[in-house]
Amino acid sequence: MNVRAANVRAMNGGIRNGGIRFDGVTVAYDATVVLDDFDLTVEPGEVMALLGPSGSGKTTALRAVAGFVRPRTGRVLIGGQDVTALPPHRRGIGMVVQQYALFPHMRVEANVAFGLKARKVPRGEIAGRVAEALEMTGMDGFAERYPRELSGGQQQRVAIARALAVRPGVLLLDEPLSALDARLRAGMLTELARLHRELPGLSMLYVTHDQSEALTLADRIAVMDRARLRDCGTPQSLYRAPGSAFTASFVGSANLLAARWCGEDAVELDGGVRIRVRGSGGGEGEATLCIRPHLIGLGEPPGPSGPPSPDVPDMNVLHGAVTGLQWRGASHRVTVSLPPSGAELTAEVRELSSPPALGEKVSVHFAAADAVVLPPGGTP
Ligand SMILES: Nc1ncnc2c1ncn2[C@@H]1O[C@H](COP(=O)(O)OP(=O)(O)OP(=O)(O)O)[C@@H](O)[C@H]1O
Repeated sequence: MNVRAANVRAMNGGIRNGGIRFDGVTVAYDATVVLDDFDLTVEPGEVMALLGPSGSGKTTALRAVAGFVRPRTGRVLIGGQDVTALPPHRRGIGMVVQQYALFPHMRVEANVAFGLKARKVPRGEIAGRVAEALEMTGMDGFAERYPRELSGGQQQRVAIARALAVRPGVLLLDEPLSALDARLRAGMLTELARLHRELPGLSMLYVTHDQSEALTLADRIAVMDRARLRDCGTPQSLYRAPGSAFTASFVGSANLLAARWCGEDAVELDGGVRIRVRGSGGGEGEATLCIRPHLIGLGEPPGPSGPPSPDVPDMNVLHGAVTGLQWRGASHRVTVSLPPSGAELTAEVRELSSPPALGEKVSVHFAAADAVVLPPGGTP
C-alpha cells in the first residue's frame, strides 16, 4: 500500500461519529431570532450545503454545531449524541473558515498539530497525524513554512489539514473558498470533492452563498431564508422541481413570471398570454411561472420531422422584442420582452453566429414540461 492510501485508511479508521441533527434549534441575540426552530439532519458521510442570502442564519447554524453559540431552545446532536451542552473541543468536529485563521507565528506543522495537542493526543502520535493530514491536502513538503510564506490557496489547504488532523466525524466549512480567486476556487472545489470520496464517513456542513459550489459539492442543499429553513433536497431535485420561487432563484438561475391558473395544464401571464405547463391537475388563482433560461430556445421550434413548425404539441411559442443581449463565451443570453405586459424572459442559447439586435422582433419557445408552476410570490 502506498503512503497516501495508508493515510486515507488511517484517517477513515479514526472517523467515527459522523452525522448532525438540528432538533428545533432557535438562536437569538437579545430579542432578535437569527435561527428559528431549525430542524435539519445531515447523514453520516453526507455533504450538506447551507445556501441562502446574507444574514439568513447560515453561519449561526454552523456555529451552533461547533458550540460557539448556545441555542436558546432545541438540541444539536452529532453522531446521535446530544452535544448541546458540550464545549467545542469535545464535539469531534473540525472547522474551516473563510480567512484561514492560521497562527502566523507558527510553522505549518505546528498549526496542524495545534488541535491534537489541545486534545492531549499522545506526543508520539502527533508527528504521524500531522504528516497524514498534510499529505491528504497535498501540503506535505510545506511543513517547515510559516503561513506568510504560502499562497492563499495553500494556507486554506493547511487550514483544512488542521481541521482533518483531529479526525473529526464532522467537518464544518464556512465559506472556505470565498477568499480565493476563481481559478483557485475551482481547484479547491475539486480537492474537497476528492476528500469527500476518500473519507466517506465524514459529514460536511458547508456554508456558502455561491450556488455553483453548492451544486458541485453537495449531496443535498438546505436553502435558508430569514432564520428559517426554506427547502431541502438534492441539487437536482431543487433545480428541476423547486418548492418556491425563492429556492428557484437560489439554485440555478430562473425566469420567474407572475401568472394565474387558467385550466388544468395552463397559466396566463398578465395581458392574457397563455402558457401550457408541466403536469396536469392545475390549481387556482395566482401562481409563479418558472422557466430555466437554458430550456428556452430562440426562434420557432423545430418541427417533428424537419421543417420548423409552431404546432408541435406541448411547445409554447411566444413573440416579443429583444431587450438585452449578453455574450458569455460559449453562450448568448437573450432577454425578450413579451407584449402586452412587458414581462421579460431570458433565454440562454449556444453562442449565436448572428445574434439579434436590440429591439429586433423574435420568437422564443419552450416545452410545457419545462414550465414549472410555483406558489405565488417571489417575482421581481
Ligand atoms: N454576535 C451577534 N450579535 C448579534 N447579532 C448577530 C451576531 N452574530 C450574527 N448576528 C446576526 O444574525 C443574523 C444571521 O447571521 P449569520 O452570520 O448567521 O448569517 P449568514 O447567513 O451566515 O450571512 P453571511 O452570508 O452574510 O455570512 C444576522 O442578521 C446577523 O447580523
